[in-house]
Amino acid sequence: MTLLTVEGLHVRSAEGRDLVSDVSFTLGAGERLGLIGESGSGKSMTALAIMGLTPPGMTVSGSVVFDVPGLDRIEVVGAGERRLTSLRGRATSTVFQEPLTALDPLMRVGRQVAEPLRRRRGLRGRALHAAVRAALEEVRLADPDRIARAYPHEISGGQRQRVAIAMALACDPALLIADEPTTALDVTVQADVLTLLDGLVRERGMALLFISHDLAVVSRIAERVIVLKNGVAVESGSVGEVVNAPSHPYTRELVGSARRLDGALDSALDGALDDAIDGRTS
Ligand SMILES: Nc1ncnc2c1ncn2[C@@H]1O[C@H](COP(=O)(O)OP(=O)(O)OP(=O)(O)O)[C@@H](O)[C@H]1O
Repeated sequence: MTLLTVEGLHVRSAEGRDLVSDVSFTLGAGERLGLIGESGSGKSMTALAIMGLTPPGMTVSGSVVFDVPGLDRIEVVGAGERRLTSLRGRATSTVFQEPLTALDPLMRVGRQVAEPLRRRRGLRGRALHAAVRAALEEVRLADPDRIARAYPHEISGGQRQRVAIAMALACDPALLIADEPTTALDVTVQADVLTLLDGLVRERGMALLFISHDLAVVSRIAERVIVLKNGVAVESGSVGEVVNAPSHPYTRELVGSARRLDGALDSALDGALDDAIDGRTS
């Protein structure tokens, strides 16, 4: 069943520059798609357009349709803010590169995790308290009570990203968009957070749109990839196909640099590219 259909998506800046050109793909329930490309290739802009969050002044055309069971079908392009608000949280939610952007520095972590649970699930009192604890436990945070009482600056970067993931999952989204969720973390923490995300997406049967400049990371978590260059999808296919037989010179470059980088990655990530090459990553 198709959850998201993106057709001929185009994003143009206020100055008339094409930032995303004619990008099309579909994402089914439980599918994991990677969007890969170098900095400035249009990955984040594609994700923002899918959520109806492109900066003011930009022109978006084409079609982005969410068809989530239990929710009204919604065309994001041209939709009003009220329709878009109903989309966010339940149909889709996002984890960004820098968890501090999702967290209020002046509010204790527990209250922040409680907010979407209160708003969307209507939980109060003890039920809300238990749900916050369960949400923090689900992202494998040891000592959830201490984390709940802490302010964001009192916990580590990896813990903050786990909290941001807990908040993104609070409304049980059908599609999780993860925009470079591990890039700001050091390598061992990166591997842990990636393993966590991978597990949660599988357990919940969520679809995942995973954005990264790093092919080794994408091949660990995604089944299919789209390669973006200057806002254009230059290649797409299964991870195995794209890594084994890249047809576009730009993809060949990405594969080459991923191989070089692979040696520098933590051992937990080391095998990812090899797995993809061997076809072990479906
Ligand atoms: N607010 C904005 N106004 C005008 N142009 C923008 C704006 N934000 C981003 N851009 C431009 O849009 C293009 C695509 O940017 P985007 O952030 O989607 O790239 P990206 O692939 O996600 O890169 P990164 O990995 O660095 O985030 C870039 O050329 C960028 O300069």
